[in-house]
Amino acid sequence: MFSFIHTSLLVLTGILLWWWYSTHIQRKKLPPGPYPLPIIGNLHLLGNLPHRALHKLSQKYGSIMSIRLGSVNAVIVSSPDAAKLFLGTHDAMFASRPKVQLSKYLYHGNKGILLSEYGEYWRNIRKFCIVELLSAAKLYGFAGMRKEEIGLMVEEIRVASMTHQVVNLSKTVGSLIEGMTCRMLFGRKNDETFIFSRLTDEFAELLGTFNLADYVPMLAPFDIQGLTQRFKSFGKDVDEMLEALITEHEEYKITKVQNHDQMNFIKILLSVKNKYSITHDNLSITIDRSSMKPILLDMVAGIIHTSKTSIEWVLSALIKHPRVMKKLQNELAIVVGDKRMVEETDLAKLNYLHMVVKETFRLYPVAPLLMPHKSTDDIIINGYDIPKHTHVFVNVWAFGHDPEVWSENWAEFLPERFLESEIDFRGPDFRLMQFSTGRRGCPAMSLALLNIYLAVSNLIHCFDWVLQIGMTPTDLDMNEKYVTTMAKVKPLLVVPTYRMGILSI
Ligand code: HEM
Repeated sequence: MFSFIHTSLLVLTGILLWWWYSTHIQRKKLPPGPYPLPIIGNLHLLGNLPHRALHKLSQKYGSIMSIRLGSVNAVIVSSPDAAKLFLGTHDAMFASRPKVQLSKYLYHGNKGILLSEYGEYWRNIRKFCIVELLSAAKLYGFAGMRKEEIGLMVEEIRVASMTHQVVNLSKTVGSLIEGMTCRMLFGRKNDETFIFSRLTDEFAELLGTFNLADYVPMLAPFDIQGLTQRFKSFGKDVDEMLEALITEHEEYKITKVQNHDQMNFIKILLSVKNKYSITHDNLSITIDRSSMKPILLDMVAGIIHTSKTSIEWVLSALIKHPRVMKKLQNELAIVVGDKRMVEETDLAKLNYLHMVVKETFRLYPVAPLLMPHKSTDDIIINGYDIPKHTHVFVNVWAFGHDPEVWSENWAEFLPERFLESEIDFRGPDFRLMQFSTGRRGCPAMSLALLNIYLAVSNLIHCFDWVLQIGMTPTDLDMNEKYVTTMAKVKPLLVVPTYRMGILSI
């Protein structure tokens, strides 16, 4: 009995000492922020929609705010000026990523880009992907495939429109992105014999689950959320799928069976396997089996939910604002005419479409807190101490909802605010940071925008859309949930009318 009380007192004293140390000594010169509790810090303040909760806190504590997530020091950046300091002026200092448990089981010990720490390996593998997989020339090679998949989607909706069916546009757009991804990455169709869709849903769920063990490491051995077990079993399933696909491609080379698209990422990766290519002969790594799989997985993680969710938000915003929809349809009629679908070569001329997408990203950013960055050394910013290994979250959702950044009409959906404006996704200012910027900025922005422009423009050009009977545009629910990305709570259910005379498919 004595020893139980003794042990409990010791543990309690330890916790109180740690708490006192972390709140009084460590926080001395940190940016202002809410008072942390023992063990959990400020985790209890995040709620289900952390971007909103953090925005509210930042209105009290400022645009550079300190919070404690379990045992981790974190800084929340909530204004474009502050973002410029962290991801512009001091970008190199904040170019690393926090270590997370998921990466250990899924990424062959951190061999991808997305979750890798800053260093030579990450730099080289990122450069490799930009040159070999994501360059304009490589992406152009998939134009035919994109056209085919968009055509199939339009035809499917046209058939549904003949009987005035309600279309679940969220699902349709999800299938389009998954279909295009499968063909670009693996050279195969995403049919029912393939487990890709099931795995991507699970992947999104695992990426989006808040893993307590990442922030309170003492809990890791107990696996109280059952996540370690799930990471292991999911890692095994993904590995088996990718292994089979790569082997299939190796055998295809031998048998010359024509059952794959002409070009795909696996083929490209196999063509440079175990050798340096001319474009990156200073590369200090060699692409092998254990790096191919994390690269492919990064592409899946990057594409699937971000692109699908972005398209869903743009279409919802258009349906909610018939004036904007009409104006966009007029632009498409002038640029494209009424006899054919929108082609990739039309996209550069569709200025209003670009403005609509920017305005949607401002109000509904799919990655409202970007991805966490981690500092690699101690640094002083704006007079505040930012200790080594601090996690940095940039709340771009807060930028988009700030009257000081967008004036008093910030709540209005008004694409015209970008007319004659220099504001763009990668600067020169930091107001629209959907794809982030600097060393860790999204390496596939061009591909992402291409897919979004192509899908949205064709869906708006080929169809008129109304909500289900009894609903007006003002009834459309625009509430969000935060999973891996900021997604709509309710799927977009709409009735299409084929705009006769437009298509010749
Ligand atoms: C609407 C679509 C997309 C959005 C909004 C988006 C946004 C982002 C953001 C916010 C980051 C983190 C930046 C940071 O840490 O500062 C990121 C990183 C990344 N994205 Fe994207 N992305 C999109 C599409 C894609 C696509 C299509 C791919 C791949 C084909 C992709 C691949 C990646 C990769 C590999 C990284 C990690 C970069 C690194 O850590 O060095 N993303 N993206």
